[in-house]
Amino acid sequence: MRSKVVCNCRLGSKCRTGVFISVPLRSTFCVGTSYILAVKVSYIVAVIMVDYKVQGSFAILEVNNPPVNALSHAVRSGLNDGIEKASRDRNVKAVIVCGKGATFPAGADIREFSKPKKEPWLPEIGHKMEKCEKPVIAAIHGTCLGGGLEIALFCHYRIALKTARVGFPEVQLGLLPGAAGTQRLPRVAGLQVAMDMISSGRHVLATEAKKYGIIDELCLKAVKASVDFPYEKGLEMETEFFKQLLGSGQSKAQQYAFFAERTIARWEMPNGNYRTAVAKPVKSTAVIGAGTMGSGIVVCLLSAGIPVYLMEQNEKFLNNGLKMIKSIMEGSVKLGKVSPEVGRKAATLLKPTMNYNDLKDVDLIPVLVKTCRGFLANRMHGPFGTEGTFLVEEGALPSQVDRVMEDFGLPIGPFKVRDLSGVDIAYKIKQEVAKLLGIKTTLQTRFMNGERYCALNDRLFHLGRLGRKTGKGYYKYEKAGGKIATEDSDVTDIIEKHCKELGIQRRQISSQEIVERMMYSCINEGFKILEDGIAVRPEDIDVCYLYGFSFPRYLGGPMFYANQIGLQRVYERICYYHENFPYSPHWVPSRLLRKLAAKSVPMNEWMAYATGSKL
Ligand SMILES: CCCCCCC[C@H](O)CC(=O)SCCNC(=O)CCNC(=O)[C@H](O)C(C)(C)COP(=O)([O-])OP(=O)([O-])OC[C@H]1O[C@@H](n2cnc3c(N)ncnc32)[C@H](O)[C@@H]1OP(=O)([O-])[O-]
Ligand SMILES: NC(=O)c1ccc[n+]([C@@H]2O[C@H](COP(=O)([O-])OP(=O)(O)OC[C@H]3O[C@@H](n4cnc5c(N)ncnc54)[C@H](O)[C@@H]3O)[C@@H](O)[C@H]2O)c1
Repeated sequence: MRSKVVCNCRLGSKCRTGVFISVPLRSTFCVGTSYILAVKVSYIVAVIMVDYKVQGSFAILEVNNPPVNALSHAVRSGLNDGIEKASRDRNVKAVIVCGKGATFPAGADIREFSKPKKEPWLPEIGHKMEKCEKPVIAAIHGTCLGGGLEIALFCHYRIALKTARVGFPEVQLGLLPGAAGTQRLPRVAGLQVAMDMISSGRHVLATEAKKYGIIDELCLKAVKASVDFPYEKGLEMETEFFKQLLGSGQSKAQQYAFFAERTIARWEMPNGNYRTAVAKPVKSTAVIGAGTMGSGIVVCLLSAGIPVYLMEQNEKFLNNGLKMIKSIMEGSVKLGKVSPEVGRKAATLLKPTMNYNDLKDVDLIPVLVKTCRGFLANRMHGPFGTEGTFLVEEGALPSQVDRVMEDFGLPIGPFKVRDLSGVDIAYKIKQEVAKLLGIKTTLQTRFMNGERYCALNDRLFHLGRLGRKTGKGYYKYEKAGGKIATEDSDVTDIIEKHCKELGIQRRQISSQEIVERMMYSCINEGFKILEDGIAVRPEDIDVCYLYGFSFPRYLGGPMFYANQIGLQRVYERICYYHENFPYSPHWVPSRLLRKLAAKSVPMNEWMAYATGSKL
């Protein structure tokens, strides 16, 4: 099954070895150059990702698995074979372990965590290195992380470039170091440093690491004593904990989040993608609309030294916008975000106008005028906020909803957020919608345009309870502008009065109902967003949530969370709430979700169903 292939070795088309091997994992390579990575065994090709070289009396084990030299099975096999070979070779007096290209190994290959485990294991290789009678030296550059640092800790010596970074980022993947890191780092760097590095996952500069003794170019750090247990027992426990964590949903979500962040960088649009896109120079711009968004974008452009025409419909709005821009710019200078010089220059770069002719030659025009329903995060968060208010109208208290959602993992509950952003903002958005529909709402309004409406927020607004800024909103605060939220019995009275006036029978609401109604309503909207082609992949939505709303990383994001719960279950509950709340259009089940739930489609194939290519 050997096909004619193009060689990918360093020599490219000049390669004359004439022997090509198809390497399933890493494209194609020729036999016969220093780059040779493949050895043919029948149809199966073993990939060698550690180059073994002897220079003088040194054996060099150079890991060659770009881009980050992750410790895949092939790398582990290469290190294992390399250390055995170097031990046997009488000409070799010392062994150097290093990484080719940008970095020393940056850790285990995370993609292999979901596959069947294959020997040799990292600790086994590490122990071989440690037991090697010849000195084994880790030569570190780039990012020496996770399993990479564990390998370095097994070496007898560690030397590093000043720019190198070391760390145990496993915690960000819901794991702990699993190849003796928890046992060896405390012995080398002390308990406190080890605890800090393992629990924070932070990358430490080599110069700092040297102080801790992690990088040690002088002597063998053979610390035999252990803190609580003998080394072997400690290692056994570490392996057990690592395996437990690896199988946990939390770690799966964090691994998913790691790859989702990288997947979204590979964007595709109908007219191009991340590879084909070429940045065009932007020398002049115009922003239409000097409201909240427009002013913010003007400030970004001015801070980058780009001239901007600011276009508004009348002088009053134009002046308001100019005032806002001036104030944001001054604030940025004060906070040191932009230099005073950039701040001064900004005034000369900004050209207010009400004449469209001025815009005819500019390179870029962001239009920020009419209110839209939100693109992605705001659109999905709409049902989330609405359900929160409905739950309170039906029997929950704002503090109960907040507590349940904070226990779920959100950094701050939805009503605390509303107090933070301002009760008046939520009120004004509703009023704008009502105005567009030609409807006047009152405190008794229960339906707007055939949809359920809750006037509870309006009540708080009319009572001047605008949130933190007035010292009271859904909570009370120590002062206007205060930050410490405490429950307020007045709010309970307002809610009860509201329900009484409207004849609403309040009931006990369970935590499960709160989580389901808040999360499933926004997940349903998420599937509609995929269906509409607003987001290209579920990862786009999840990363928006991780960064935009500090959604807990250990749940991956709302779409991954739905996948973990099971789409069939999520779909059934959405149908249930749709039946019970027929006047809330956000419960109309997404067609895409229905299709996916019926077929149990894996997450990486969802979009094929959204685009119809799998139907
Ligand atoms: C008996 C039990 C034994 C258990 C042994 C356990 C061992 C150990 O304790 C566990 C670990 O090491 S856990 C691991 C601990 N280590 C970590 O968590 C380190 C994670 N990595 C990082 O933090 C960053 O990648 C760097 C800072 C290394 C480089 O940043 P940068 O220069 O901005 O580059 P970039 O854009 O970020 O990545 C480039 C490409 O490489 C890909 N890729 C990267 N790492 C990968 C990996 N480990 N794997 C696979 N792939 C990995 C990445 O997806 C991307 O691919 P794409 O297809 O092009 O999208
Ligand atoms: N504010 C947010 O947090 C946010 C977030 C995401 C998206 N958006 C979207 O950004 C857009 C702008 O939002 P905003 O909050 O800045 O609104 P805004 O109401 O604060 O500002 C809009 C401005 O556009 C001006 N305008 C209207 N028609 C115009 C015209 N024909 N020519 C010139 N100017 C005109 C108005 O006078 C007003 O000053 C909307 O589509 C909104 O949905 C806003």
